[in-house]
Amino acid sequence: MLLAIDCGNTNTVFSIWDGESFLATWRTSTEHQRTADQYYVWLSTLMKLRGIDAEITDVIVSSTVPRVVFNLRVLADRYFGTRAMVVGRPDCALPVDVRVDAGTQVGPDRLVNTVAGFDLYGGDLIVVDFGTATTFDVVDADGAYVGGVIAPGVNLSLQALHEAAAALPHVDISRPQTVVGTNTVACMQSGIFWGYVGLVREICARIKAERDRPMKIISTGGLAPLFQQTEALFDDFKDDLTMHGLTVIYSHNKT
Ligand SMILES: Nc1ncnc2c1ncn2[C@@H]1O[C@H](COP(=O)(O)OP(=O)(O)O)[C@@H](O)[C@H]1O
Ligand SMILES: CC(C)(COP(=O)(O)O)[C@@H](O)C(=O)NCCC(=O)O
Ligand SMILES: [K+]
Repeated sequence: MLLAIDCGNTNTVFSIWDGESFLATWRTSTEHQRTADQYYVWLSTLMKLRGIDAEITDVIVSSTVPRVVFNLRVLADRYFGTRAMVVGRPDCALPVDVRVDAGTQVGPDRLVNTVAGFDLYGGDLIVVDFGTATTFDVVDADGAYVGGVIAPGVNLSLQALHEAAAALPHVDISRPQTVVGTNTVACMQSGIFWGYVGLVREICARIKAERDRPMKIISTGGLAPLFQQTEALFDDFKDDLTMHGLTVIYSHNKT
């Protein structure tokens, strides 16, 4: 059984895959101080609670935070007796090309999203991932990652307003009823929500114009549904896109 770990700058997601479907998925905050022993106590407790007594034989990791990889490798070694595959390392092959400037270290999450998008939808895609940062990954007709866009994340933008301006409170994102806010919170939500709708529309339109061909737009990440439900910005939304990509890369390296 495979343990797939997707470590973002905010959250780390663990999923158990039996070769056909995910048996369970758990989320914890990303903290580079967490040791292998701490991960194991947490994980084995949750597995017991869910009645999963599957033996984990393989581990694959994608991490946008280089420092956590060490402890995740120790977790795989010590508790599952296996060497973790780590996306982005030379010994973890990708089923697609990466065509970017020499020396660029593309975020492994973006490579995984590219692989997942190509596997599920074919080529000529824009994958939009609403994480700590909002990333746009451009997938060529043959599935290659050919670059993209990095914008500040939705919550990061709200947090930045709060931290930089004494009179602006901490606010959660939601879709405001009107564009013109009549109180501080509504004004902030409007700026971020409608600003983001415009950002996504403009960037996708410009990518399509630059590449001069039809492209599907696929979204993932916790906040994608908020924009999809009301504004129909995307052709499809896939909650577990990154996890799916990890299973594809795992299978590619196993055979
Ligand atoms: N369903 C959700 N509703 C609201 N906020 C969410 C949801 N899922 C994630 N978030 C928030 O979105 C931001 C990005 O989260 P996540 O996608 O886990 O980021 P990363 O992959 O970079 O760790 C965080 O601020 C997180 O708290
Ligand atoms: C852009 C990112 C910070 C997004 O990370 P996330 O929001 O998923 O935590 C990450 O993919 C990254 O660190 N990328 C490296 C630079 C690049 O992809 O070009
Ligand atoms: K991510």
